[in-house]
Order: sequence, then structure tokens, then C-alpha cells
Amino acid sequence: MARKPMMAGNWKMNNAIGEAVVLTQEISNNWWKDWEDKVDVVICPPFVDLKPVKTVLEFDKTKIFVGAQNVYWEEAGAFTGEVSVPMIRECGCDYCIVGHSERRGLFGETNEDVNKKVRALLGGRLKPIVCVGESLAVRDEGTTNEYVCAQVKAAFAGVDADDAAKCVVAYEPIWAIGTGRTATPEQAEEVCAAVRAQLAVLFGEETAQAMRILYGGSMNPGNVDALVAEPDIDGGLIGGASLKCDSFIQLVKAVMR
Ligand SMILES: O=C(CO)COP(=O)(O)O
Repeated sequence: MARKPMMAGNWKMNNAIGEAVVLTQEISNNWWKDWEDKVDVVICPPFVDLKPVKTVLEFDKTKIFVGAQNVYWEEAGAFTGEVSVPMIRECGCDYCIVGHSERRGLFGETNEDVNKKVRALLGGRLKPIVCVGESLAVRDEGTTNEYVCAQVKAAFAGVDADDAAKCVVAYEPIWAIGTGRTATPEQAEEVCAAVRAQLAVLFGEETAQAMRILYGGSMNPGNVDALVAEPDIDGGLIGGASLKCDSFIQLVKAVMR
């Protein structure tokens, strides 16, 4: 089955509202209507930028999706500093990144937290982009596939195949994030294929074949072609190279099929 490619920009904690609006406007100006059948493009800015970014895209009628970078699983209440699924949906989000390694590593997010967020998003009709990936220590130990598949299994606990089909998985080896050290296409494909096999065990072959798996970690216009040529890599989750219109649009064009 042919999967529609996806190119998602994770701006991380970059671009205050003014910069966010300018960059979104630039990306929107470079957007062609006939691309919308060939690729799903997602911009994931900081929470405070969600509404302004969505407003620019709506005004331009550009079919680019907006995603949050994190969410909390409760709907409302005494959870100082957190943002809920209904809140990000009201800002115009269709997607939300969950379990990024920076959240796991710097903010103590566990596999159980990731699972609660995935289920809350699905319950609120938003689509999770579930991040998984190993540290260099795990890779050196030779247990990458087992480690990443355990993350996948934990993230999707209690999710049925219909809901899983709405989700995206992003394989991001921690040692490749922001380091300029990309996984080789062979390394990335090996893990993405293992992830798809794990999804097939959980949800059946048909669902696993329909789900998109992205690669993330120093992806840029110079290495994208070789990575997305691999059979189980359906696009990218981009940090640094999504912060400039030129490089992001080059990445979008590279993944269109
Ligand atoms: O973490 C990433 C995207 O979520 C990847 O970041 P870089 O593209 O900057 O390596």
C-alpha cells in the first residue's frame, strides 16, 4: 500500500510569535496547491505560536497542518503549567508530538506518560506523532531494536487498530539529534522496519503497512533523498532544518511522491 509521505517541522523552543508568523508566511508563500495530494506537511511550533501560525495558514488557505510539541492528558484542572488536548485542538492543531527524547530525557517523561498522552489525544480526535529512539549506550550494547520496539509497545498499550492507524511514529536516534551525525539510511531503515514489524504484531499487517514512520535526527536537504528512498521511511521529523524556509521547503519537495 502506498503511504502518503509526511514532512514535519519540530521548531522546539524557537521562534517567538513575530518570528513564527514571518517563517509561516514564508513557508506558505512557497506552498503549491497540487502538493497537498502528494505530501502532508506539519508545523509544530511552541504553544504560544499555535494560534498565530494557524491564523496565517487559514488566511492563506494553505493546507499545511499544525501540531503541538507536547500535551497533558487531563482535560482541565489544577495542573499548573500544563496544556490540555481540547486547548491545543481549539488552537487549530491536528497533530501533536509525544514522547520526544528531549521530553523523556530532560523532563522525565516515562513510557507510561507517553501512553496516557497518546490515548488522551486519540480520545480528543488529534493525531499523535509518537517519538521513539535509542541512546548511543543502547546502540553500542546492540539492543537498539528491542529497546525501540519496547517503547512502541508501551506507547500504544490499550490502543486499538483503528486508532493506531491515525498515528505516526517518528524514529529519532538520540545520538543523531542536533549533532549533525545522521543515521545511515541502512541503520535508519533497519530500525524503522523493526518498528513496522512490531506494529504488525500489535495491530495486524494491514494497519502496520498503512501507518507512517518518520526518521528524525540531523535530516537535511543533503541527506534526505537517501533516507526516504528506504522502504520503511515515510518522511521526516525535522529540527534545525525546519527553522529556515529554504531548507524546509527543499525537504518537503524531496519527500513528495
Ligand atoms: O529532534 C528532532 C526533531 O524532533 C531532530 O532535530 P534535528 O533535525 O535538529 O537533529
